[in-house]
Amino acid sequence: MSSHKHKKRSLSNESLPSQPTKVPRTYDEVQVTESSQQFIAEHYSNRSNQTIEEREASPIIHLKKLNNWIKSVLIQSYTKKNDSVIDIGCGKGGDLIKWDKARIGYYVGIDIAKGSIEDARMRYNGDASHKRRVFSFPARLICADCFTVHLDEVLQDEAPFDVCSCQFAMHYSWANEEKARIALQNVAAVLKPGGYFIGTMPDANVIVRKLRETDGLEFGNSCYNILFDDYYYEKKFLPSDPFGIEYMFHLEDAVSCPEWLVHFPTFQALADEYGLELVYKKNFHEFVHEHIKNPVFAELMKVLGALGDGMSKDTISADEWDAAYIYMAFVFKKIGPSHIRSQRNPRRLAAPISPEDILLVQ
Ligand SMILES: C[S@@+](CC[C@H](N)C(=O)[O-])C[C@H]1O[C@@H](n2cnc3c(N)ncnc32)[C@H](O)[C@@H]1O
Repeated sequence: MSSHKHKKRSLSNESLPSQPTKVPRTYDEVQVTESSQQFIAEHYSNRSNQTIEEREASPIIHLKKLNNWIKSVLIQSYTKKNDSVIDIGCGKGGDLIKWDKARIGYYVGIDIAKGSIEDARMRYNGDASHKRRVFSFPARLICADCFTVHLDEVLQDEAPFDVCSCQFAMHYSWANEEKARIALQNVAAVLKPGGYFIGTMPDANVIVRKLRETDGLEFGNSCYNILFDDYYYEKKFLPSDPFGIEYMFHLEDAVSCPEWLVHFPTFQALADEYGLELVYKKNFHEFVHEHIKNPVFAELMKVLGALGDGMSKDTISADEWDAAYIYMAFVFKKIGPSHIRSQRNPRRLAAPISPEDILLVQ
């Protein structure tokens, strides 16, 4: 067993792999600095776009399709026609088509990674690498750290929104209490009363359970790998100290960067403080079992092909399904008088976004 370190440690941006390669074997192989957040921004910014052929050849293609199905189900379940939507940690705009199918009225996408925001801009406008699609809703893109900047000040002309979505990104705010608070305060501040906050993130319960089942501080399979620092050699996590619990996460062909455990009871308690009431929370496995019973979502699953088309053997692998188990979906509702209406942005028309239209908040 490794020696006990006395301080929680944070990973460096220098010695971490810039491409999704194998995670360092031990924490001693990475230098300790406070720049994890910057590393995350650069990591996502530098991720290149895949061609359709490359995407289909991905070892986690069915997991990606399953994730898309889960996000689609959440979006379709909690969005109404003409809703205005804010997408926190929107990445490359991978959910734009899902929002279009939900026939939303307005979209604001925000991400810390400049490169991803530029990709989202191109995807919205339609370019050679993305099939030309004319989105029916007007959109705005912003490059900002959503866990440091107060978004209600940036979005005075657009808030409140009907729906706030944060897909696979909220856990990056759990690096410390201040960021976690700003993240949830932001969500509450930009949502109208009655509006929904929908999201997906790693399921800390499952991760801790798997850590305790393993001999060392590292576990995973052919799709993913999780590595905790020696500091956690006792595998004890105190609810009284729920922030900054960092681990290295590697998802084959997708991500290799530090992440933080989100202690859900604390997440719920903080959300509650900011007027966000828990509506729903489920691990991805349960989510699939529950929603696949709905014929509309079952049909969508067939179309997306995450579990195959029912005819061929082309289906999710055991390792991909096990990787899905480390995630969860959640829904909160903003409480308060529901007569406050979201802005409909009546003067805005769907139009291409130019590089100058992107707001850079520093
Ligand atoms: C796993 S990706 C998910 C992207 C997209 N939501 C999706 O579902 O495909 C996580 C995203 O969170 C973004 N992110 C991380 N920290 C952030 C922060 N402080 N502010 C805004 N975005 C952040 C990353 O740049 C990245 O695009």
